[in-house]
Amino acid sequence: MSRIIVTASTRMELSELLAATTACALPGGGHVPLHRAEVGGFEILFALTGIGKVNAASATTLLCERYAPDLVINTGCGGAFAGAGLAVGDLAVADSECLADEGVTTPTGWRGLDLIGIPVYEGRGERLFNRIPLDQELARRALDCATAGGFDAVMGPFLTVSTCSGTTRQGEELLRRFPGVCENMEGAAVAQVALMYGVPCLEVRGISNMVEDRDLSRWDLKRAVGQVQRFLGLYLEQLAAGRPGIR
Ligand SMILES: O=C(O)c1cccc(C(=O)CC[C@H]2O[C@@H](n3cnc4c(=O)[nH]cnc43)[C@H](O)[C@@H]2O)c1
Repeated sequence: MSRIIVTASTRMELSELLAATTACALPGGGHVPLHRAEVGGFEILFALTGIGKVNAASATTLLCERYAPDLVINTGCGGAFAGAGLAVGDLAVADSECLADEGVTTPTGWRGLDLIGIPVYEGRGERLFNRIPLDQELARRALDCATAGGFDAVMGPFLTVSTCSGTTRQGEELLRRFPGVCENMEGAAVAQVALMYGVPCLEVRGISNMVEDRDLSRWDLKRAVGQVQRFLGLYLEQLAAGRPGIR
């Protein structure tokens, strides 16, 4: 049976999926709370990682070591950059991830890890500094599934940060460093660990807010996590049904 691991940082980002798949708590995940469900011929493990890159990397490592997944899906909410064509409640599909604040501050501005010259990953003929590649075909098919399912969705590069950008100016600064459609706090860590273990990785997030001057009255976390979980429910069903175009 193929095994898929779905990771999210908070409980509300998984709760609808747990209910929809009648998932049961699974012991054995150590510090990572786990639930297990079967959808068609797939075993789905839902993992609550906690917020940020350290929690995400540690959970993904534990999961890859103990459960040898065939696919890792990272989900949750995220902020959309201006000009990405995204609004609150839309879906964003990552075509790459990026460690967007790991680098060097210099007198002439911020520079990435390539300035230091030490890659975060070296293997399979690649030396990666900030940008972490993702499975393009998986991303494209997820986007097609979302569009066909009536979701407003955009595919593009995601930026992972340690500090949530709470100003328009910080959003602009990040876009000067790297192209991006969606900001989050875990994606690059999950993608990097999945790459280390040779496991394909897909990241889909619901947009909870724009990257702008912080105004929580303009955020809609509930709508974002609802939309992305409804999408993933559809995606997993179609995957299990072996619909052409998914995998
Ligand atoms: O600023 C606040 O008071 C605040 C209140 C509730 C939630 C937050 C978050 O930053 C959530 C972080 C969580 O969600 C992802 N996320 C959502 N939007 C963003 C964003 O614009 N930039 C970075 N991360 C975001 C993130 O992956 C975390 O898991 C703040």
